[in-house]
Formats: sequence, C-alpha cells, structure tokens
Amino acid sequence: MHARIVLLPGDGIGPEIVAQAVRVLNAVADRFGHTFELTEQLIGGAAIDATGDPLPADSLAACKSADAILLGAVGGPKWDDPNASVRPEQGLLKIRKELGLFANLRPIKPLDALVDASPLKTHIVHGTDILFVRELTGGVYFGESGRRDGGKTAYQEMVYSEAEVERIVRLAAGLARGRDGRLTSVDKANVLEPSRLWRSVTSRVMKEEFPDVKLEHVLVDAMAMHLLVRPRDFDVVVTGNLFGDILTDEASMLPGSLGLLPSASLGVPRSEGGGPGLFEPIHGSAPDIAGTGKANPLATILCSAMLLRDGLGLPGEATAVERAVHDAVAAGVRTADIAAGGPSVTTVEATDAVLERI
Ligand SMILES: NC(=O)C1=CN([C@@H]2O[C@H](COP(=O)(O)OP(=O)(O)OC[C@H]3O[C@@H](n4cnc5c(N)ncnc54)[C@H](O)[C@@H]3O)[C@@H](O)[C@H]2O)C=CC1
Ligand SMILES: CC(C)CC(=O)C(=O)O
Ligand SMILES: [Mg+2]
Repeated sequence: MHARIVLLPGDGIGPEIVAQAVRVLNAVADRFGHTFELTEQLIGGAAIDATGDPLPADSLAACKSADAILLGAVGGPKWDDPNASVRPEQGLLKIRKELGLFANLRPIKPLDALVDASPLKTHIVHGTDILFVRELTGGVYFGESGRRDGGKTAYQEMVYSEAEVERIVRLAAGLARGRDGRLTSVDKANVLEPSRLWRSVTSRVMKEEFPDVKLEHVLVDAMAMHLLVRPRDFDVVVTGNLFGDILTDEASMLPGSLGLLPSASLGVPRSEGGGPGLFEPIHGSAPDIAGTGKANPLATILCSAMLLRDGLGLPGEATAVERAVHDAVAAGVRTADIAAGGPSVTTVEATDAVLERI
C-alpha cells in the first residue's frame, strides 16, 4: 500500500514520541512492503512561534488530503499566559472540528505484565477492558465564551444538540455490539440541561435501534469513583467532551501511566465521504520531562497501531505492533513512569525494544 501520513509533532515531548512512532511505522513499511509517505506539519506552540497561528492553513490543508494523521501533543508553559490571545490548544480543538472528528476512542486495557505499575490493587485492575467513546467536537470546549462585568466575570456555555448525541451514541452502541454488549452513558443529568438532553436522546436511540445492547446511565461524579472500585464492570462508556477528557486521565491509572494510552479521533470514514482519522496519545506535552529522554513512547507507538488498523485498514500490521509492545513490556522493558522506582530505559531504548520484536 502507498499511504500519505501527516505528522503533527507539536510541543514538549510531542516531537520525541512522534519520532519513535515514525521508527515503528518505517519498520512496518519495510517488513510488510508498504510505502508510507510521512510529512511533518506545524501545530500548537511550535506553530505559534513560527507563524503566529496554532493551526496554519498549510497544516490544515495537508491534514485534509492525508490518509491518516499522527499527533504528538501541544502546549506548555511558554504559551500559558492566561491573557494570551492565541493558545496552542486552540490548534488541536480546531483540527478536530475542521476534520469532523466527533468520536475519540480511548481503550483502557491494562497489560498483564504491568499490573504492578498501577497504584491500584491487582485484584481490582486485573481483567479491566473498557472502551471510552468521548464526544470530541461539541460540549463546553466549543461553547460560546467570553467575559462581562469589565472582565470580572467569565462564562463558557455547554451545548449539545440531539444530532450530536445521536451520532456518538450510535457509534458507541455499535462498538458495544461487537464487544460485550454493554453501554454505560455518563452524564450529569441531575444538574445540567445538556446532560438531560443527552440522557433522553441516549435512552431513545438505544431503545429504538440497539435493544440488544444493555444500557445504564451513571452520573459523572459517581463514575469517577466506580472506575477505581469496579473497573471490570464496564464495557463501552460513552460520554461528553469534558467528562471523557477527565475520566480517561483518571482511568490511565488502571494500566499505570498516561504514557501507555493511545486514542483514535474519528469522523465519518473516507469510504462514506468523510476524511482521515487523527491518532493521538491521551496525554499532553509533559513539559516536566521534555528533553530528558524519560517520555514513555508506548502510547504514541500504540497510536501508530490504531492508525494502521482504523486509519489505513491494515489490521495484521496493527496487531504486529501491539504484540511487539506487549512482548517488550513482558520482557521487563520499563520507562521511568512504569518502573516503580526500579531500573528504567530511555524513550529511544524502549522503542529499540519494540522494533526488535516487530
Ligand atoms: N492532546 C494534547 O495535546 C494535550 C495537551 N495538553 C497540554 O499539555 C501541557 C501539559 O499538561 P499537563 O497537565 O502537565 O498534562 P500531561 O499529560 O502533559 O502530563 C501529566 C503528567 O503525566 C506525565 N506524562 C504525560 N505523558 C507522559 C509520557 N508519555 N511518559 C511519561 N510521563 C508522561 C507528565 O510528565 C506529567 O507528570 C499543557 O499545556 C496542556 O494544555 C494536555 C493534555 C492533552
Ligand atoms: C486541548 C485539550 C482538550 C486536550 C486534552 O486534554 C485532551 O483532548 O485529552
Ligand atoms: Mg486530556
């Protein structure tokens, strides 16, 4: 296959981990006889520094015509001034919106070899297999915002339409059907009006279109607790943009580190008139460890596996990458974040160990 992949390294550890995923993609191309044309584009703080714009027109155009996109992370203290008119994170929100990437799939499946990396007890973590489906282009992150009272009061609206809830619930329920047949919808319907709409639309869609999938509604504050006590009880979890963002960072403590979790941001598939998917680790730019060689590259390497499967339709190649990651971890390869104070390897050494096993 010939595929055009756009790389958006971004800021902080972004360039370090994307470079490792590139090594993996090149190894897959060699081993399986593909040609991956990789092109780097600017996003985030790096793009602000170079052009003043967190998502320059050239980057967006390249992404729109790509077969798949791999993102590192954006942001950092250099661009964190609360009064700044432009921020790195705006670039990420804009590319998700422009490409119509309304669904962010975040699988949480702790590796057996790594149960000790979790701060939680093994008997709680063992056997967890959750797929979070986070709505990605609506909700409070995209609501109207501003200041009033001469700047002394700030607001940001949380908005969801029926159509936005219907499409994410349909996608999540379809995925649940192919797994264990259970869907948990998380909201705050006891307080928030958009959550009440979310809940009623979810109930209707599930009753009318997915009567074979078991639905439960859980309030987000309780869900934050259930995740730490009975994570094995959940199969597919569908939720809004803000709640999904927060709950999945929490859920990263089940596998043991943010540095282990990949995600796929998907919209309408190319085959149905849509565009490319964007594959991004769930973590941020980790400025506290940028440049130290401590970043765990496995989340981004696992993103490259999701890119191969969900972006390019290459499931065998994706499985080869995932197996290599699992084998490396089972052989004891640990970056500092999962070493529990024991011996650790660098970002590059961890990738070397994966490459040896592809
Ligand atoms: N998708 C994106 O581009 C995201 C960007 N951000 C941005 O990243 C910047 C830093 O945000 P934080 O709140 O510190 O979140 P963060 O996810 O960057 O880091 C949180 C903690 O996890 C650690 N960590 C994250 N990824 C790691 C990895 N691969 N290996 C080892 N340790 C890792 C970090 O060292 C830090 O201690 C901010 O500017 C924020 O806006 C935050 C989340 C997502
Ligand atoms: C810009 C933020 C919404 C990034 C983030 O934390 C995420 O998508 O997980
Ligand atoms: Mg986040």
